[in-house]
Amino acid sequence: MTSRIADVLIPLALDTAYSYAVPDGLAVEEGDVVQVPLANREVAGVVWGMRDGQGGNLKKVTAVIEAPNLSPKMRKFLDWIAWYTLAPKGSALAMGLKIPDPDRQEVARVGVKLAGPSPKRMTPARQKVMEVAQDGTVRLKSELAHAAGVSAGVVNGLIDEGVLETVTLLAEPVAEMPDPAFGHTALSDGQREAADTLVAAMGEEHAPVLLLEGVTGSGKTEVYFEAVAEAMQQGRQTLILMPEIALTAQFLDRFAARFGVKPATWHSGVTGRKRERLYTAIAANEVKVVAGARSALFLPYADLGLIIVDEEHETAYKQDDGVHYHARDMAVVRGKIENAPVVLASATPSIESRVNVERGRYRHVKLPERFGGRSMPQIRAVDLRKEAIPKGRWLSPTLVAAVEDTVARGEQALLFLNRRGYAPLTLCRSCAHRYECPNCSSWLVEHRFRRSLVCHHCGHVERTPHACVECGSVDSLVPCGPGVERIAEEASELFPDKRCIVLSSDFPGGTERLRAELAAIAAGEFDIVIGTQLVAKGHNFPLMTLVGVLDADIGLTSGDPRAAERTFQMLQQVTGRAGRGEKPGRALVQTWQPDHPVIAALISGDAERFYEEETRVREMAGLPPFGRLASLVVSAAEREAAETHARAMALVAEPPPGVTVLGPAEAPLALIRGRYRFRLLVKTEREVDLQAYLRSWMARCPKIRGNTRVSIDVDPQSFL
Ligand SMILES: Nc1ncnc2c1ncn2[C@@H]1O[C@H](COP(=O)(O)OP(=O)(O)OP(=O)(O)O)[C@@H](O)[C@H]1O
Ligand SMILES: [Zn+2]
Repeated sequence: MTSRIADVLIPLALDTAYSYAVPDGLAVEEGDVVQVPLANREVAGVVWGMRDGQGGNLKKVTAVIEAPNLSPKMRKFLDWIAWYTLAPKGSALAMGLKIPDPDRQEVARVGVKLAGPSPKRMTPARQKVMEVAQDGTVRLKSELAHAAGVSAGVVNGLIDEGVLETVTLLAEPVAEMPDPAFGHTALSDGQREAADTLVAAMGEEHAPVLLLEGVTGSGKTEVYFEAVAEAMQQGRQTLILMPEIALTAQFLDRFAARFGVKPATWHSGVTGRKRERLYTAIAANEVKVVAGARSALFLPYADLGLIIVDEEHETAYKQDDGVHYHARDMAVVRGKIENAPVVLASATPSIESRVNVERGRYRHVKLPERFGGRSMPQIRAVDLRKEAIPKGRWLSPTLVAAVEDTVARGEQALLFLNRRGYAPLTLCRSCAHRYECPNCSSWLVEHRFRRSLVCHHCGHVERTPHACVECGSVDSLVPCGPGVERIAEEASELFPDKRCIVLSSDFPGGTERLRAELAAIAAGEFDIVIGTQLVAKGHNFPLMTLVGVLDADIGLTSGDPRAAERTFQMLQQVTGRAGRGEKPGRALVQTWQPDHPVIAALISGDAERFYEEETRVREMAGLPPFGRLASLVVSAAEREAAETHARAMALVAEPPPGVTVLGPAEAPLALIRGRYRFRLLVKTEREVDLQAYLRSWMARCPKIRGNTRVSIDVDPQSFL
């Protein structure tokens, strides 16, 4: 007898859907979330396909779970990601599925209002509550107490007496409806033209990808807001991807100024019931705009009409564990599947996106000038070969003089060094012992505020010892090299009466405080800001007129094929923080190699020249986007196991023409979290079906044993 069969994909690291019979009378459709037996438990999964067949021996679907159905487009997207990244399909699904927790109770919000009778006994505190409550409105208990300036106990007493009555309030809306006509920004001519191009693209039959390239401070946000307004008018949803959504308070305020309310935000800090409700509301098309981190790409939008990828060049878009995907590239895929235009915005686009423009795949929209006629900062190199810096100091006399000048005028200076902590290496003056992480092949970084030595790879922390752990000498430890904390120390010695702040991602107090401090900087509450890349991008500090880059050469020597591009982008972004307000800005870049192409291009302000040269270098070397790369990391708790397996894999690599397999070689970070690592790198010509090759190779590889792991990374961004 034939019956209905559901092929159910389970959000675990499984590559195939499992078949279950559908009991008579149970209505099941493709995309439904269902409960099914798996081994000895019940799990949730998604119906990936329905068919008729012999279901006699199959286990049965237990129930349909009340959760948003995953649309065919969404399922296609997840299939595509699994195919492209070689991740198990179930792992891709796990990124796109939230199953409501039936045990989670909606926390009822209780409001209070005046019930009628006056209190039997009047006190000054009660008097204040009565005065506020007099207007008859319903307020949260806490709001009423706060407004009256009394404790919650006073309000409770009045409720007990029947003077106030309680009212159960509806749950807070997940997100309020933005209004496309709320506020109007008068755009400059250049902005208007760019905005019109974006808006026009929204009506096309085949939604295009557009690269919105505008110099720092050109007002890209205001431009793409016009496309967002158009999507709203069409009743369709917009996704705005941002690299550091938790820190974008300024962005949310600008959105609110334009559309009346803040957009819904989605990131790891949105948790629990709120996360579930948002997920459901997005599936029901009740939320029109989501601003989110890369995970927001996997939400079940009912009608996605536009995707913006802000700061599209950012490395934060690459996820480097679990499913290795690049959110910018996957956004383009999702846009194609949904037929939604994708806008990639950046002052310093990736070479990949620029080449896609050259190949005619993406459209180019440019904003060559800063908004409001403001000029780009003047950038000058400080040649460290010629200018001596006193021992134990890191600021050149030129930079010190410039800071002095700037702060004397009441303007702000930013000192940029992309290194957290106090010193990247600590050694013992007596025995030369270097403090290294016990779990990783890396030095421990001294964090002086925390009085600790910290591993930046695994998070290992130990207290900075008083006596050397190796030889026992007391007070013999020497910090080598600077981190931002050390620069802050120098700045406060040089400018004792100026207000300094040091900011990095490990700032004590977490995101909330960091946000508050960024706002304080924008409001001019500090004179000198010392920071890592965290302060380098996206922010608008109107009073900042000087940016000092302490060590421009830092990233240039890594073995990463994108080292030059990354450094150029970073330096453009950070120097772009200067002069965004009324007053013009300048930047001083300390370097040992002022003639290096990256530094020279930065100083000359000729970004085009840099892009041309770097693109040519990539093309000659057959590197992305002119060739394709995949990296494989074999790791194990024993070094030998990792190496043996990596070698065995290389033996059966059998690369066809157009494919080269390099390695295995010990990874630059040979040990992370107690696991030894070996790397293989696959390099192919652009036309090669990289995924097909990788799959056939994996099928030939020996079975993985013990705790050995192989992790595949298509389009790797990290080579450590
Ligand atoms: N049409 C406009 N009217 C008023 N102010 C504007 C307008 N366009 C941009 N601005 C202001 O100009 C500043 C720079 O804009 P914005 O932050 O969008 O630049 P950006 O292109 O994103 O720069 P970056 O890439 O450096 O982050 C902001 O303070 C913004 O509010
Ligand atoms: Zn470590």
